[in-house]
Amino acid sequence: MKIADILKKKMTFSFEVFPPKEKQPIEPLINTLNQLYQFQPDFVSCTYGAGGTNVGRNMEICHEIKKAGMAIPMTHFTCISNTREGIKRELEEYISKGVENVLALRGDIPSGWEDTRGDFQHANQLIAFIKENFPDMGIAAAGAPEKHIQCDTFEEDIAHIRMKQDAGADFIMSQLCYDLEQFERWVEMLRKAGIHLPIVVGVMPVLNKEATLRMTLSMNGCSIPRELAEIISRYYNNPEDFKKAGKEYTIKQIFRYMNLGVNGIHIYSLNKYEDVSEIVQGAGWRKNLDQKVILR
Ligand SMILES: NC(=O)C1=CN([C@@H]2O[C@H](COP(=O)(O)OP(=O)(O)OC[C@H]3O[C@@H](n4cnc5c(N)ncnc54)[C@H](O)[C@@H]3O)[C@@H](O)[C@H]2O)C=CC1
Ligand SMILES: Nc1nc(=O)c2c([nH]1)NC[C@@H]1CN(c3ccc(C(=O)N[C@@H](CCC(=O)O)C(=O)O)cc3)CN21
Repeated sequence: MKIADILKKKMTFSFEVFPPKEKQPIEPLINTLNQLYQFQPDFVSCTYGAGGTNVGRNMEICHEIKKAGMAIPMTHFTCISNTREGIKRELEEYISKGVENVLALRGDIPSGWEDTRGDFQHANQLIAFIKENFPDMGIAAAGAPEKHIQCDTFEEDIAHIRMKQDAGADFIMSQLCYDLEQFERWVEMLRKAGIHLPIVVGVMPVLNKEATLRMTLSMNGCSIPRELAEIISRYYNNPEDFKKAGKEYTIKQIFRYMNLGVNGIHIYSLNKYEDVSEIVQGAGWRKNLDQKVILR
């Protein structure tokens, strides 16, 4: 089933995981997934991990999600190092394993590289290619509410999102954004640019100072509103209290996004169960169904 078909009916609720590093066992992630299924996510996406590492295990994880039968899997797929032939082959394999939804990205260019070193340089080209060769696949496209860090103006970046819509994307998966006023302005700009696609917002739980700073300031040029800045300063040297305040902040952010009427909430689970579970229940999104691990 295409995720876009669910979005036509309701606000979706989903998780994102990343594959374990090479040589690390897969079991802890499978265990986390089994726990997360209790919250009945509409879909679970699997990224390659920040920086495009551990690509190989992505298919394995998506297949596991499919086999568990508790949520629709969505794979992340980038242009990095990928040729047309390779993309075709891989997507055929995903489809044969029952993975029918893809977040089509350019992806992060590894440091020192000039370009993607693949046949496509931009996500809209990848989207058009998927649409042409796999018309039944559901396609999500990324969008950055604070604009992509490599783009100088909102006008230009939004024009590129429009190209992704025109190429056949069915919905937008947003980059994390802690600044909700900016998010609202961005949605307004998208609609003015004729972009009508549903928008699922990416929410990165604030659990760890280093990871928060890396994803915002170091990687993506995402701003830190005062409320979050205060948590960072106040608990700079106290990871435990940082996590406690960060969880409360994340719950508030989910409420705020729900009140904005976004089409879906997509939580980067960071492969953690307990903290994410507290956040999901704190946000009232789902009750813990009080089942011990139910699956398989
Ligand atoms: N959940 C997730 O994994 C999400 C990840 N992201 C991340 O966001 C980043 C950007 O998204 P992508 O789809 O990978 O990139 P993209 O291809 O849309 O954009 C990358 C850069 O190229 C520019 N650009 C796009 N199309 C262009 C074109 N046709 N001609 C010239 N310039 C063009 C954009 O303005 C931007 O500066 C990635 O690093 C991705 O990993 C973003 C949202 C969600
Ligand atoms: N530029 C960019 N690249 C991405 O790959 C990406 C985004 N943005 N934004 C949306 C999601 C969020 N992603 C994330 C977010 C956080 C971690 C993270 O905190 N990872 C931990 C553990 C890494 C590990 O164990 O491998 C970390 O400490 O970095 C990873 C991927 C991947 N996605």
